[in-house]
Amino acid sequence: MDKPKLEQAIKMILEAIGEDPSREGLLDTPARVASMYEEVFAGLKEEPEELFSVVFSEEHEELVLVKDIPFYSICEHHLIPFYGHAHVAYIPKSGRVTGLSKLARAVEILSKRPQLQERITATVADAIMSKLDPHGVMIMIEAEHMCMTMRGVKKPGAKTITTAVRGVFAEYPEKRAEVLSMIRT
Ligand SMILES: Nc1nc2c(ncn2[C@@H]2O[C@H](COP(=O)(O)OP(=O)(O)OP(=O)(O)O)[C@@H](O)[C@H]2O)c(=O)[nH]1
Ligand SMILES: [Zn+2]
Repeated sequence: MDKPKLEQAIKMILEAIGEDPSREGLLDTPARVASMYEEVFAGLKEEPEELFSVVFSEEHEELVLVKDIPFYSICEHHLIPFYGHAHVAYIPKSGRVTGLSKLARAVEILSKRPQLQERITATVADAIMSKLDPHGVMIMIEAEHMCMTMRGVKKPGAKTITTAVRGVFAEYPEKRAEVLSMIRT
């Protein structure tokens, strides 16, 4: 990431809003915000597919669900946070089981980019489908968007829920219902 350019841009934003970037409290702000952007956009230099290149040869062909994965992302329209929980379910094929942390890491990588909630949801599903070739994948993300709470339409508490279903989850409603009931318990 181009840190000097980030610092310059943040200084310009401060000037543009009528602030004085040379006053004591703001002196280190451009460098601080640049470091923060490096952190919250770190997922731009990683690809979720790479997480799934190692598999366990476990013979498990039943549902695996990692639920309530907390995430923070940045809305690409307003560059302010949206955040909540992701639930990642898949049914592996025999011998193609992934480490549980990789499911949470996929959410993490995709969150740390300027994003849309729908895109995180679909991209996690597609990465798992393409690399693990499971029987199916179901992703659900529940989030609150600060662009809908602290500004604009101002609806604090409104939750956005997105889903992506692939394979058997797209085919069989009872498979989706099973995951939903496990997420809600
Ligand atoms: N589909 C989708 N929309 C989002 C997401 N995050 C923010 N938005 C919406 O993106 C839209 C941007 O709309 P614009 O009309 O260009 O921007 P705006 O004038 O600031 O809109 P308001 O928020 O309605 O004031 C808004 O409706 C936001 O609620 C997201 O993850 N997915
Ligand atoms: Zn927004």
